Amino acid sequence: MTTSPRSNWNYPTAVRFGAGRIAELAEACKAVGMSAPLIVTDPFLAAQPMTKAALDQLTGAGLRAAIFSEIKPNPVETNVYKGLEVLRSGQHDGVVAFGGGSALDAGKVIAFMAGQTQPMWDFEDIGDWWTRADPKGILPIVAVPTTAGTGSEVGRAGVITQEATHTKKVIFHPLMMPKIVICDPELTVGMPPHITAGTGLDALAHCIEAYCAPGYHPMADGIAVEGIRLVKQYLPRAYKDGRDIEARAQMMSAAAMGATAFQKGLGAIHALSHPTGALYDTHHGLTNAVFMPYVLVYNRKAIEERIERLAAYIGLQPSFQAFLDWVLQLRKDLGVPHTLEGLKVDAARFDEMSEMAPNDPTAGGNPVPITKESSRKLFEDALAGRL
Ligand SMILES: NC(=O)c1ccc[n+]([C@@H]2O[C@H](COP(=O)([O-])OP(=O)(O)OC[C@H]3O[C@@H](n4cnc5c(N)ncnc54)[C@H](O)[C@@H]3O)[C@@H](O)[C@H]2O)c1
Ligand SMILES: [Fe+2]
Repeated sequence: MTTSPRSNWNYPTAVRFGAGRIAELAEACKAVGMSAPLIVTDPFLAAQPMTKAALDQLTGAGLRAAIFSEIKPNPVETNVYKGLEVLRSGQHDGVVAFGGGSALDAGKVIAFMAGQTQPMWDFEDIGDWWTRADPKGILPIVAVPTTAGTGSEVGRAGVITQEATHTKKVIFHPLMMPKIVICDPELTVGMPPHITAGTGLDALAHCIEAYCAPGYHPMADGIAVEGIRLVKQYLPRAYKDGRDIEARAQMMSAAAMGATAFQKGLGAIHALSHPTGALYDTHHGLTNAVFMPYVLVYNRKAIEERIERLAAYIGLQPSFQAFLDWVLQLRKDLGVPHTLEGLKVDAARFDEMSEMAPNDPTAGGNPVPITKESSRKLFEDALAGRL
């Protein structure tokens, strides 16, 4: 019999890791000074017993807690502004961001915006605009992931779609980092296989892109390669048997590791995926998974040597081709479509998407620069299945 690992982490924030640790939620909220937390989640999760149990735990501990659940997948600005209204009118003094990346991101941005007087878009992650935020206006956040992919629980940003431009924008502030994270793998066992696959492959995309991003950050590189090894060993297990708590736990680690590593940078997988998700509302991780091999091939010259070392570390032949073959096989085993057609994306909006991709904030991390022309070629390859 295998056991689920359990430990305390303090990098990059305090992570309480292990099965059953959701029992510490009320104490965690009190520890960061909350007396009236607002649980921010999505409508599906709001109806699940685990969310009701979390609310009961908070109110049972004497906290004046409530739930706000009007968050859609790929959250939009109106979700954030509605949540802010609820937060302010209920006089909440902290946020429990509870769910997948969508609820975590929206919850974090709501807590961040609580005391700001400027519009949210003033804090987009471009240059140092975030320094204009009032740090005293940021409420404490406790993050509780229920998927294992985005790693938003250990990140300082929230991805929100601007409805007017159909663009995914990154809202950033160092103090948007949750003060305490509860990583309880038992909360992820209900994910159906396709969400397990999509979110797990998002974690893989974060690790691969961080590892391949140019720049010196050996700590991020080390975290990324071990994250990739965990995905290789445990994602197929979590996909096959959602109740395999050890595999679920290891995937939660891989997710947090991916987001820790991508402080080094992301790349074209995300730069192509963001416009696709913003225009077609496709699942973020699944979309990344579709683009992954096409971008690896596009970057091949710049990353070949690094990928050989990575391949050896994760137990493959030390060659780019062996790594690419593994990615292709893993996608296939997890039911990921090989082309954009499988995401119901056609060429109709390629002009717009090719304009947007090189301007995405993640594009700069790609080891080979991407342009409007090369983005278009990548979109066309991903539609035709041309590697
Ligand atoms: N902040 C970051 O650094 C960062 C990084 C990557 C992605 N993102 C963003 O995160 C979002 C994607 O997040 P996600 O992939 O976690 O998906 P998600 O939060 O959109 O959730 C996907 C679906 O899974 C359901 N779900 C969540 N937990 C479940 C559980 N335990 N059991 C059953 N169903 C469950 C949700 O209700 C939803 O229907 C995107 O908006 C993406 O842009 C943010
Ligand atoms: Fe991602």
